Amino acid sequence: MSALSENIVADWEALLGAESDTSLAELARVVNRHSQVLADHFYQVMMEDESASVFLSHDQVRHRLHGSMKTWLERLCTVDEHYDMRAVIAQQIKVGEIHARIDVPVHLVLRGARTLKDRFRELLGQAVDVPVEDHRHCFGLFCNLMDLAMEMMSQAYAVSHDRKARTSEAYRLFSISQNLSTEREKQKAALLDWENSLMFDSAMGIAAHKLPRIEDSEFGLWFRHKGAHAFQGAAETDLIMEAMAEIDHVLLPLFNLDGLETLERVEKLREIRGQAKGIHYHLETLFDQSMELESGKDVLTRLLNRKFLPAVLTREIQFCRKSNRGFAALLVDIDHFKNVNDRYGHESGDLVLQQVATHLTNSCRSGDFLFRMGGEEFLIILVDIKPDSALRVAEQMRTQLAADPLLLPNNQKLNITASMGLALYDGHPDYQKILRKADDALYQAKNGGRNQVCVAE
Ligand SMILES: Nc1nc2c(ncn2[C@@H]2O[C@H](COP(=O)(O)OP(=O)(O)OP(=O)(O)O)[C@@H](O)[C@H]2O)c(=O)[nH]1
Repeated sequence: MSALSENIVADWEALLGAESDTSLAELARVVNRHSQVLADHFYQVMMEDESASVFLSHDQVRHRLHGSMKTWLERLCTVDEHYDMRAVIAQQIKVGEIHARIDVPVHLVLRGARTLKDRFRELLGQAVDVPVEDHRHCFGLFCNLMDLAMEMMSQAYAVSHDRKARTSEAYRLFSISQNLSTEREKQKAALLDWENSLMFDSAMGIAAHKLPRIEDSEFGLWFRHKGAHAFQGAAETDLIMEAMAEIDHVLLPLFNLDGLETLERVEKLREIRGQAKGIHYHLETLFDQSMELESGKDVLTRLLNRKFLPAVLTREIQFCRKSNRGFAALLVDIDHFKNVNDRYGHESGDLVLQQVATHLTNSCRSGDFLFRMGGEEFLIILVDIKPDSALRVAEQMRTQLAADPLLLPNNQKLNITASMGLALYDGHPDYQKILRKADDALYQAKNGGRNQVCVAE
């Protein structure tokens, strides 16, 4: 838990610690008696708000929200001997993360909380089993607990949202930098250019303050404004930033010193060269890593890896909301793949994975998305597709895969089959939902004897 969360935990503890058993029991009594009424009221008010109803109108959300809102309130406000504060806090974090995932705006959540507080006050006014002189205190306690829960949710929301935004941003950078290897060569050349200019200017006896700064060079500008962002989080990024700062702010100013002997000058240049070498090295590592991982491509099959799955699914869901069309998630898992490795070796296993990837790619339209989820499992997002077509496509893929032999080294041929789980987008705003459904369907297909497509209910 972060430092901020720990602060909230301390506040939470302090708040509850200062309350008498009587006050806590009064609050629990009123909330538990009216939890259904409160949940109904919340739902009714929110459905009247057009911006909120988008997130709530799906049948499953509607169905579950009633129940979960009721238990959420009861759990938050029933502080008795079974009360587990850390579990309650963990629940608020989870809710915040879900809100971030489905893009519920924070103001809607706060509006919901206000709605609940208003209704609670009315209900408390009618409670005959809470003395009138305790009403004010009881309402204050309810509000404080709600506020703490909101604070926790907002914090989790912010962290998650930020992470999601960074991934989307990385995706954007990925899509605009068409060719990472061109960028790599360009930046290596730019770095070399700066180094050459520095050596030349220094040899010409140019004044120190006119020597080219690496941070202002073509490379420095690129790295500070784009590279550092694209390679965010990697240790090498910080090392490059530090090395550039060392060159510009520590080493280059030394050339200003009067009476710097030629030998000392050469020594300083050598140090700069050492730092530049380090930058070259770290840059290569960053590009190496990013060409495989950060680019979102799986090393072996060249399909997308999981990295951009949230970005792709969120966009597809938004797209469907606007266009009223559907998409489908098809999970494909090669049957008994372990046997291939065991019988023909890992290299042959790799070849099989590559050929299956090609097979699947050839069976898709260019608008579809293909991911390798790990191991021998693939995910295909069939965009803009109707349910019967999705099933037909899946069946075609399955039969084709089973019919076409794959090539192993030494011209050996191998027939494989795959099990598939198909889930159709049902309007649920959380992308995890469709993935879980596809996963359940795949499980059914495996259990049903493999080499078959199962459609999620
Ligand atoms: N060659 C190769 N094998 C891999 C790779 N990734 C995962 N595997 C292997 O894939 C196998 C997956 O085995 P299981 O999960 O038991 O599944 P399975 O044998 O396909 O059986 P079912 O899915 O139940 O039909 C394991 O033996 C992994 O070692 C890879 O990149 N290359």
